[in-house]
Amino acid sequence: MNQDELKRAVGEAAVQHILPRLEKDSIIGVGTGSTANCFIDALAQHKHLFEGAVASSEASAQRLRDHGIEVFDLNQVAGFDFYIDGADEINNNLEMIKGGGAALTREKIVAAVAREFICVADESKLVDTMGDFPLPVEVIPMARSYVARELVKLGGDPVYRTGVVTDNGNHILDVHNLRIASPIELESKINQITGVVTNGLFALRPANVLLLGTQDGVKTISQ
Ligand SMILES: O=C[C@H](O)[C@H](O)[C@H](O)COP(=O)(O)O
Repeated sequence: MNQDELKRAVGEAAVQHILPRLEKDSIIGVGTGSTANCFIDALAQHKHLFEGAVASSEASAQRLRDHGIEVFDLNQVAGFDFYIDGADEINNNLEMIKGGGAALTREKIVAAVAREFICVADESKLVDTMGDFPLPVEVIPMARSYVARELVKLGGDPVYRTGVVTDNGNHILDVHNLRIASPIELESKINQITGVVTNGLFALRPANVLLLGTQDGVKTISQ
């Protein structure tokens, strides 16, 4: 199977994972990116079984609506069981780097509300140590250069993602050359830099379940 087929397989597996626990009034937290899109497309066939979704980006909200799935504002919703999203890297503790599509802040917010985070990824995303994928950091525009200098002090090489404005109106710095030995510590440290909205490490709130697309089928890895 090629990478697109693996993504479709995990998207379908995520639907099968949540299907038995869906109720008429269920709201589903939905992530962003090409793998999350496969989940959205697979979910659409079952839209009569649940109430609607909360999306982590304008792009996902539009895709959900295009399928006729109602999208709720997060402030309208008290809580929900599942958040399904992809990752740019994930390790064996189910800690992740996310934000390759610049949606990291809303993803972190929606994930925080969900009781279970189900990560959907093809096997190329599983790593022993994170950091080969440049770590995205969302910054308030006027703080960009200051934050970049602080990130250099932490040992990284930040690169401004030119031309990208997040759904929140902010900028992204991609931090290269980090070897992330202590993800929880680094996540906290970067978030303490004034001007940082959040960074793409999901270690304080890792996934609960990883559905990993491999050539031997979809493997389920739980914490
Ligand atoms: O901002 C984007 C998200 O964090 C995505 O979940 C991540 O980049 C993975 O995307 P994809 O499934 O397209 O590889």
